[in-house]
Amino acid sequence: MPPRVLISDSLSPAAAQIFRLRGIEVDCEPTLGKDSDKLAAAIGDYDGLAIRSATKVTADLLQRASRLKVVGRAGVGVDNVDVPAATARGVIVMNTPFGNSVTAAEHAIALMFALAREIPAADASTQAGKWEKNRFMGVEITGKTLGVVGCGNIGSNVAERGIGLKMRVIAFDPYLTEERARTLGVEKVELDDLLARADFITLHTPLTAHTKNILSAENIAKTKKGARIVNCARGGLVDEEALRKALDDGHIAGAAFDVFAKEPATENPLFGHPHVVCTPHLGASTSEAQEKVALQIAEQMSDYLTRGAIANAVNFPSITAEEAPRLKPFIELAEKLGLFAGQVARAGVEKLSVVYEGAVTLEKTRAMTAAAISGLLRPILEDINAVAAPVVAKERGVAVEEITREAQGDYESLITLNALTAQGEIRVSGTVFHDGKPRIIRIGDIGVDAEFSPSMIYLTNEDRPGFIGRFAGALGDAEVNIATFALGRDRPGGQAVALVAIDGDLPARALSKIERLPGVKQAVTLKFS
Ligand SMILES: NC(=O)C1=CN([C@@H]2O[C@H](COP(=O)(O)OP(=O)(O)OC[C@H]3O[C@@H](n4cnc5c(N)ncnc54)[C@H](O)[C@@H]3O)[C@@H](O)[C@H]2O)C=CC1
Ligand SMILES: O=C(O)C(=O)COP(=O)(O)O
Repeated sequence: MPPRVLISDSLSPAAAQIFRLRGIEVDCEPTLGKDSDKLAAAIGDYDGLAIRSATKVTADLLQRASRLKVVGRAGVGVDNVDVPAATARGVIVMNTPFGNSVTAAEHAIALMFALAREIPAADASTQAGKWEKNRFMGVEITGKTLGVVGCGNIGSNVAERGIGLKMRVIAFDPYLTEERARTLGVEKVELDDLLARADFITLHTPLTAHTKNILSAENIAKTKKGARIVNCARGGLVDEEALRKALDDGHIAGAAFDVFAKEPATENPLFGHPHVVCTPHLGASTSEAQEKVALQIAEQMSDYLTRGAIANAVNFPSITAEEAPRLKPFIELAEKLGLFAGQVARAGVEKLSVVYEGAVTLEKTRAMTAAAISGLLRPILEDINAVAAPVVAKERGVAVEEITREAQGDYESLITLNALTAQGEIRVSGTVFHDGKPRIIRIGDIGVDAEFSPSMIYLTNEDRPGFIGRFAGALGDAEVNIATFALGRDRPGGQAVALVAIDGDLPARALSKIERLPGVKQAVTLKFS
């Protein structure tokens, strides 16, 4: 069955075209995102959901999304998506971080000019037939100080344009390096300095716990008298009530807002002030940007749904389409080693170390570790996948460490899992041969060589003559056919292990018979499907 994607916001038709070209079924319901009940009723049929800012992807919606694998945001901000809830359900959340940066920056500049020359009010007055030439007295932008709060993709585009307009640009962004600031030609400053010096303040940070109300009443009070504020980033960055007060007092000369604490904004404390300019979240609304973000998100979602490639995910490391086929057998290996450890463990795993040796260290080890954790937890949490696994492990108190080192043995690449439980340690190593098939090559200190089969028996026993005959006899009595048999031991007459692939399931009574065979220490049935 081909994957199915729902587009629940108004995206360029380019997105649906790409999905269809890539063999994905797509339904376009551009207004569905605004109706949470209808969306919840429909979401269960889809593997992918493509959205903009109108669709709210809540924990409740995700609970109804039994097939959902990916949410694709055609744009930047994912604050309308409950990312932790998506992660916990194993759903990838991806965005298009650059597609609308220039367009959003141009809107910020447009709003700055609209404020400086009161263009919206002058337009309304002129078209009302008033010709109020003496009412409108603007300010020049040239030579003024532009304070950019958040100098990322959009902020730096705004900074470059500000410099082009012959403004002095200062920026507050704790993550902006001095070198990047120099390259951009901006002066990196602290927030208080920016507030005190800027004639125009423009906000370009995401909305986070740190940036919420970054322009609080207290910080608005620190601004230079007569400053003008542009918010084209996110509502919630500014205390709107406090700003209204500062506008009413005349301390702030003007404010231009594209985004609001509550959207759609049909009412807002800023509305109605003569020096306020508002647009309805139009920052990304140009045909160029919409075409770009729609194409990008459809490509990214298709790559994930059809090839397992991950780009621009906010909750998983990226895996390029070129890396995906190379990584796939190692992800499978890591997951199966995890499944082995999870099924053999007789008590909860407290700590998991994943050791990578050799060529595999050059690949995305975080993705493989996530797969190993999902395998480890699958015997107790059936639905888990690699996206959710690291968070779930953390919640369950399983400490995870990742170690990479040079190849130390005969294998070009080796992955070893050490799972520590109250009952001892399970150590298992595996590799992928040139046939692309993952296999187990060591359990504890004992070498074996076994491919993974859907149904297996793992035995540890004393290495004694006649044991294998008795074991095979027990399987024969239960009419269980042996497909492959891999043996290993530490020394003659010492400890032995066997990994036996069987056709079908081992009946419980046959397992208990095997457990009672002389010399058997542990017998476990394993599933690797
Ligand atoms: N109005 C609209 O339609 C649009 C709005 N946006 C919004 O614009 C904002 C910026 O987007 P991008 O530039 O693409 O994001 P970005 O991630 O490239 O840049 C954000 C910058 O904010 C900085 N930052 C983070 N925490 C900070 C803090 N506490 N103080 C100061 N700086 C901080 C980061 O270091 C980063 O440089 C986002 O909120 C995004 O959702 C984006 C596109 C269109
Ligand atoms: O990309 C963003 O962060 C935006 O805010 C754009 O929002 P929109 O896609 O126009 O609803």
